[in-house]
Amino acid sequence: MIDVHELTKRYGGKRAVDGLSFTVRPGRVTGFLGPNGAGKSTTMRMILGLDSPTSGRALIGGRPYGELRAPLRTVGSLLDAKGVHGGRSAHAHLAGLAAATGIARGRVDAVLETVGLDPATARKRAGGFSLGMGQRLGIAAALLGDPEVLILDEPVNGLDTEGIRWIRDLMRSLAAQGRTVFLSSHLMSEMELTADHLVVIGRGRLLADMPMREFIERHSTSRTLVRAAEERDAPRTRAVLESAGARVEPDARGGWLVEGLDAAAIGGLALAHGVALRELTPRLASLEDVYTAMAASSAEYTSERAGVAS
Ligand SMILES: Nc1ncnc2c1ncn2[C@@H]1O[C@H](COP(=O)(O)OP(=O)(O)OP(=O)(O)O)[C@@H](O)[C@H]1O
Repeated sequence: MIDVHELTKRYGGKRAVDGLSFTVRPGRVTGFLGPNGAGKSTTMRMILGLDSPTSGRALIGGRPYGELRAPLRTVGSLLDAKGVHGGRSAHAHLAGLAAATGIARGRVDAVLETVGLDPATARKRAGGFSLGMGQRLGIAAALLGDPEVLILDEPVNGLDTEGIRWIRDLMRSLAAQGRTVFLSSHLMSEMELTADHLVVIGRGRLLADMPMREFIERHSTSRTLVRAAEERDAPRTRAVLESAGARVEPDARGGWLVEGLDAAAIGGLALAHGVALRELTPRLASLEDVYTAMAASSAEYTSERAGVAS
């Protein structure tokens, strides 16, 4: 379990993290989302004792990182996959880490197998690794101490579809073993498939801390796809719905996208006006839609976008 309480980090006059409080619980994958510069990496660094908070605290299993008796056996992390010494082999890197931290040498082969680095590859210089292999090695290092807690900053960054699917399955299986899994990502569609729970921040502040499904339901404008059974009834369907106060737009694939009335109300109106319907499908926004809308309302995100455009 990770506990972040009123965590604040100031750089000069700027608050990179601003009074942030949330809990990351075991047994599920918690996604950490926020636009660029929102403070995700700074928060993770403070949880891992790599940066000290200006105020507030971050605890892992009830203790600050610096007070953990066996840090690598309690928490594994991946912050920068390029942090591996390029001249050493993956095997030597992990063996060195195990020796330095009192972890049994047998764990090296176990984690190499978990991350799918075969023995021949593991003996090659890590400097020649592809991004995906480097990422696997970083995750192997995080898993070396068989930790209860995993903290991964952008683990799928730059990976191909197969690599992304592999990380997703691994994260879900680690959570299913009862571990605490906390990962940040910019790939919203990926997070939607991987995370059970979301912590969303913007400009260092908490925007949401809730189950993935609830986040999407709560923040999506509910729309319903409506198709009349007979094409000639389409204009009348629109008129009936608009006169009941709904906003109606044509859907790209035919029919009407209706906002402001739920499916039951739309069905009732159609029945009352003698319009037979062929389709009445509630449409949930994807996490990507919801997140983009939230991110757009963050001033920092907006100004960055403006900067790119100018
Ligand atoms: N060492 C530092 N000195 C000064 N400012 C910093 C430092 N580290 C981070 N910041 C600033 O703090 C803010 C939060 O940065 P952080 O890297 O935590 O965001 P992030 O959400 O991880 O974004 P990204 O996904 O782009 O890495 C940014 O405005 C950044 O410029």
